[in-house]
Amino acid sequence: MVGAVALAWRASPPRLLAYLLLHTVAAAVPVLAAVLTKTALDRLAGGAGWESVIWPVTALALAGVLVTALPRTADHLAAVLGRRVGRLATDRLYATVDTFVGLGRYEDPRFLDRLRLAGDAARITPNRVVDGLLGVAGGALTVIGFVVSLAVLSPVVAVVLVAAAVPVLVAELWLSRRRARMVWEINPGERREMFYAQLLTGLEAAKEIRLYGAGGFLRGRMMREREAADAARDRTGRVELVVDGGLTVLAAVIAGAGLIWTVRSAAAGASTVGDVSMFVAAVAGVQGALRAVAGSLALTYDSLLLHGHYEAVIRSGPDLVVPAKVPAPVASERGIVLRDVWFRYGPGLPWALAGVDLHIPAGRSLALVGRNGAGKSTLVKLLCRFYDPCRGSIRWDGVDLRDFDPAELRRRIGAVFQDYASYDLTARENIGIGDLARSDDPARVPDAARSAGIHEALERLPDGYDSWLSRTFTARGADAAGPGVLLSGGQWQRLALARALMRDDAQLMILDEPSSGLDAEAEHEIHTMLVAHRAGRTSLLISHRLGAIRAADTIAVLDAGRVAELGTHDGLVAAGGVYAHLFGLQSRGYRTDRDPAEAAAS
Ligand SMILES: Nc1ncnc2c1ncn2[C@@H]1O[C@H](COP(=O)(O)OP(=O)(O)OP(=O)(O)O)[C@@H](O)[C@H]1O
Repeated sequence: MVGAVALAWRASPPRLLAYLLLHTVAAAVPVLAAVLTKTALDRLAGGAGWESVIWPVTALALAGVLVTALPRTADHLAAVLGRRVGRLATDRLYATVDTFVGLGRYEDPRFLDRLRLAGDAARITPNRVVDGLLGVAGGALTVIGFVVSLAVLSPVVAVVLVAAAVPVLVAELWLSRRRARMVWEINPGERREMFYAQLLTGLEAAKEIRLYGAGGFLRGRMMREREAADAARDRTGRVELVVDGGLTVLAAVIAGAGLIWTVRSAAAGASTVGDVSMFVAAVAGVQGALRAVAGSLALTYDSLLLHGHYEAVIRSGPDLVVPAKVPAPVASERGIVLRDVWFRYGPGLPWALAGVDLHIPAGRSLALVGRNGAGKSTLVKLLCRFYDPCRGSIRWDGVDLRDFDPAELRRRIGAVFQDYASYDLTARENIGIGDLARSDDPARVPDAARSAGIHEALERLPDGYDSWLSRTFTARGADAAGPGVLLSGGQWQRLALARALMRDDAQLMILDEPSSGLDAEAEHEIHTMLVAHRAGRTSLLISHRLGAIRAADTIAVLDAGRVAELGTHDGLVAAGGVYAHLFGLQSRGYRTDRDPAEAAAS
C-alpha cells in the first residue's frame, strides 16, 4: 500500500494534495447540508421569520453548488493524476524488465502471467489505491458526522446502523479476495486469447492462416478461452449478486424500521419535524456512506492485490547472479574455453548440451555444424550469457562468464541470431540499434550496410535510409498516413548482418546462419566479406551450408549436445566421420557428373 501511495505522491505532490482536499470537502458537505436543513426546518416550524433562516438556507444553497461542482473537478484531477502515476509506474516496470540479464523469465508462464497483471497494475492501481483510500477516509468522515447527529436523536438506531455495517465490510473484503483469485485464475487463458487474437489480426501468420484455412480453428480456440473466462466472471458475479442483494435488503429493513420509529415519536410530540428530516437524511447518509466505504475498501483491497503483482516484478531482483566486481583477465588464458558444459532449459527437460569441451582461441574462427537440435544455438545463447550452464564453466580470457558485468560482456559481442529481429522502425534505426551510442555518426550506418551488401537497396527505397520498414504501423509524426515499405527475407537478413557489423570493434562475432536466406551469389559475396572481416578476430560461425564454413580455422561437429569431431575442413573430410558424410552429401547435390542412378535416387 505504501508503495502505491508513494508512487502517486512522486507523480505529482500538488495534484495529490488538491485531490485530498476536494475529497475532504466533498465528504463534509452532506453532513453539513443535513444539519443546515434541520436548523432551517426547526426554525420555520417554530414560527421564526425569514431573517432567522436566511443564513442556513444560503449556506444550504452554496452546499448544493459545491455538491454539483466538486465531483467534476475531482474526476478531472483524478484522471490527470492517474495518467501521471501510470506513466511513472509503467516506466519503472519496463526499466526493471530491462535489467533482466537472461531469457529464462520469458519462458516461465507463471512469471509472464504475473508480468501481464503487473502491466495492468502499473496503469491503474496506484491511482485506484489512492482513490480507494480517500473514498474510505471521506466515507468514514461522512459516517462519523451522521452517526454523531443520529446518536443525539436515537442512540439505538445509530448503534444498529453501525453494527449492520460490519457484515457489509467483511462481505466486501471476502468478495474482493474472491475476485482477485478469479483474475489470477483466468489470466493464463486471457493471455492465450490474446495470442490467438494477435495471430488472427497480425501479418506474421496471415499467409499460413489463409492458405491452410486455419482461421476458424484459431477463432474457435480464442472463443473457447473467452467463454471459460466469462464463465468464471459470471460465477463471481452471481455470488456478488446474492451477497450484495442480501445486504441491500438488510439495509432497507433497518432504514424502514427506523423511519417508522421516528415518525411515531414525532406524532407523539417527542421529536420535531426537523428531527424527522435529520433522521431520514442521516439514515440515508450513513447507509450511503457505509456502502461507499465498503466499496472503496473493496476497491483498495482489489487494487492492492493487483498491485502485489507489480511489486513482485519490481522486486524480483536479478534473474542471473551479477557480480559486484569483475576479476582481471588471466594473461595466459586467451580466448574462450568451455569446460564440461551441461545445459538444459528446465528441470526434467532433456540436456541440450551434455558435456561440451571446446576452445575458441582469440583471433581465430570456429565453425559449429551439426544436425537440427544438436545444440548449436544453445551454445551461442550460453556464450552471450542469456543462460548460465547447469554444470561446467565458460571462461573468456580466464574469467568465468558468470563473473562478467553482463552489459560489459555483451558490448564485446556482435551477433546475427538465427531468429534475428525485424523492427518496425526506419532502415537507419534498424541498423543503428547495433551500436546506439555511435549511430549518430553519419558514416557508420551506411558503412555497415555497405559491408552487408544492402546499401544500394536501402538507398533506392522511397526515403532512402529513413524509409519506414513496416506495413502495419505508420511512422511516428509522419504526415502521410500510409504504411511504409517491407524488405525481402534476404534483405532483412542483410540488415541484421549490418546491425551486427555496426560493432566493428566487437571482440567476438557470432554468426548463426547469417546467409540462410541469401541467393547463391549473395551468399558467396557475404562469406568472402565475412572471411575478410573475421581476419584477426574471434568468431563463431554456424551454418548448415558446409561450403560456407570450410575456411574456418577450426570446425566442431556437435552431436546430441557433445563435440563429436574437431579439426580443419581437410582434416575432417580425411577422417571420414559425420562431417565428411554431411559434406559428401551436400557436394554431391551440386555435382552434375553424378552417376545417373545415384542422381535419380537422391
Ligand atoms: N527455449 C527453449 N526451451 C526449451 N527447449 C529448447 C529451447 N531452445 C531449444 N531447445 C531444445 O534444445 C535442443 C537444442 O536446440 P538448439 O536450438 O540449440 O539446436 P540447433 O543445433 O541450433 O538446431 P538447428 O540446427 O535446428 O538450429 C533442442 O532439442 C531444442 O528442442
